[in-house]
Amino acid sequence: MSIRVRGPNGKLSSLSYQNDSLQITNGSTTTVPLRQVLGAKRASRSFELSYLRRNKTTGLETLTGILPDEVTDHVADAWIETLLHMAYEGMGVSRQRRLKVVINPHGGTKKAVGIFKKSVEPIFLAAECTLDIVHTTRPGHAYDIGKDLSLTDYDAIAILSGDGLVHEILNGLAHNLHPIKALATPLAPIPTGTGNGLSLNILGFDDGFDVCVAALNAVKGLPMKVDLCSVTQNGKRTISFMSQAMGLMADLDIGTEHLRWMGEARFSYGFLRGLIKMKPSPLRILIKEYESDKEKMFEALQQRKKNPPAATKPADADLESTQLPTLKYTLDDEEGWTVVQEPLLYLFAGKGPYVGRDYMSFPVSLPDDGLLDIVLQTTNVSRVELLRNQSAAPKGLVYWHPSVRYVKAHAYRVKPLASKGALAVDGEIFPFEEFQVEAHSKLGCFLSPFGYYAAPFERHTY
Ligand SMILES: Nc1ncnc2c1ncn2[C@@H]1O[C@H](COP(=O)(O)OP(=O)(O)OP(=O)(O)O)[C@@H](O)[C@H]1O
Repeated sequence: MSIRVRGPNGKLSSLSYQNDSLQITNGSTTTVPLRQVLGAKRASRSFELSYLRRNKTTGLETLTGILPDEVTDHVADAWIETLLHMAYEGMGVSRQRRLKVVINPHGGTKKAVGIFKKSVEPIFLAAECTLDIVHTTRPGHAYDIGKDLSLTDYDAIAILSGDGLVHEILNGLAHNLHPIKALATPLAPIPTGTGNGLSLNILGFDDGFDVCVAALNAVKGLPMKVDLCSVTQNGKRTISFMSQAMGLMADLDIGTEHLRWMGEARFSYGFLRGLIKMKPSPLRILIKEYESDKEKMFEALQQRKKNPPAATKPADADLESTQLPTLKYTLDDEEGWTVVQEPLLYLFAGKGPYVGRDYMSFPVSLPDDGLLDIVLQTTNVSRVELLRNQSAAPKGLVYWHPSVRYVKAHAYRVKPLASKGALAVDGEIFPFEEFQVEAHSKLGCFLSPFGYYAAPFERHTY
């Protein structure tokens, strides 16, 4: 079905929808996937359509005009309603999401406030979202926002920051009165930090740093249940959504804080600097292993991409619980755990393929297999090989290198055997002391355009 609209220049545009796209014809034809349609409305004889433009640049596009006499109010309203139904409910998304918007003015290059005003807010408003906007004023503010969040008031939380603020909000939600229900609130990262690994995992390499695509995901993404991990150390429990690093990998984050101005390059610099030392990390590591066959893990990834499961809701009883899931493993439990014997350059564990654009660390990570992925870089590798592997790191191909042991695990435990060293959890500094990590199946939720992590990964032979 089509309608016509007379633009401000007097020219008529014809608008029609077919299957999963909208066609706009005025001389040439523009095809807009329905997923990119944000809103359409009529006020008296004025008409307005808004959608996300995705050609050379990405951004909000608005088409305004007057309805010609042949298009009655009734016809226009019916056309608009069908279009919006196809562009929202037809895609499993409800209209006018109620978004809690958390902006870190201090993250990355400190441009989040301007980016929100210029690029993100107009997209939210075009989609008629209800916005509750908070600017974080101090470290820990986002934790408090998560802790005190009223769970019935929002459909999702849009986070303009880097991974650090996501970590804070998740830990706040974990201390909400109803933690399981709170952590089931879908999060939508909008990348304005230095480390934006989560955004890359959700939107993919090409779109991972595009704030407009991220804003569209906040409006149109579908809830994707994800596993979260508990890191326990000295009786304190922290939620980790992305990574735990020790050895050379921890030096990347921790030793380079003063180099924030370098942006993502700071991590490559940290890697090279660590490489010069190339010292094994003195660690005792125990793993509650599930799988370590690289071929099998690769195959499981292919299967999962073919069949993304529908999002499930936690059981009602869990939603009302005032506790996080009980930890399954205690520190003295050693039965069925594998002890890592080889000396290691680093241990890197977590969820989600990318930690940054330069490094797809966990290429076979699945959002919801209830397992965390562990990379153990053995010392059975030369500096030259490690450097060469760096160039394969953005595509995750290091996975296939024989010096890399890769394990999927329910849990793992690390005891440092030296007093000096570094531990980073989701990029934040932690004490270099014994800790244990276990994965909790589907405890968290991110909005996603795909229903799986957007990270293409292939076989490779070394
Ligand atoms: N107003 C503020 N002033 C100072 N720090 C803040 C403010 N708001 C939030 N923070 C802190 O900024 C830290 C970094 O946040 P974020 O992840 O957004 O940025 P980032 O540049 O990617 O940092 P990182 O690389 O450490 O992840 C968070 O740990 C948070 O506690």
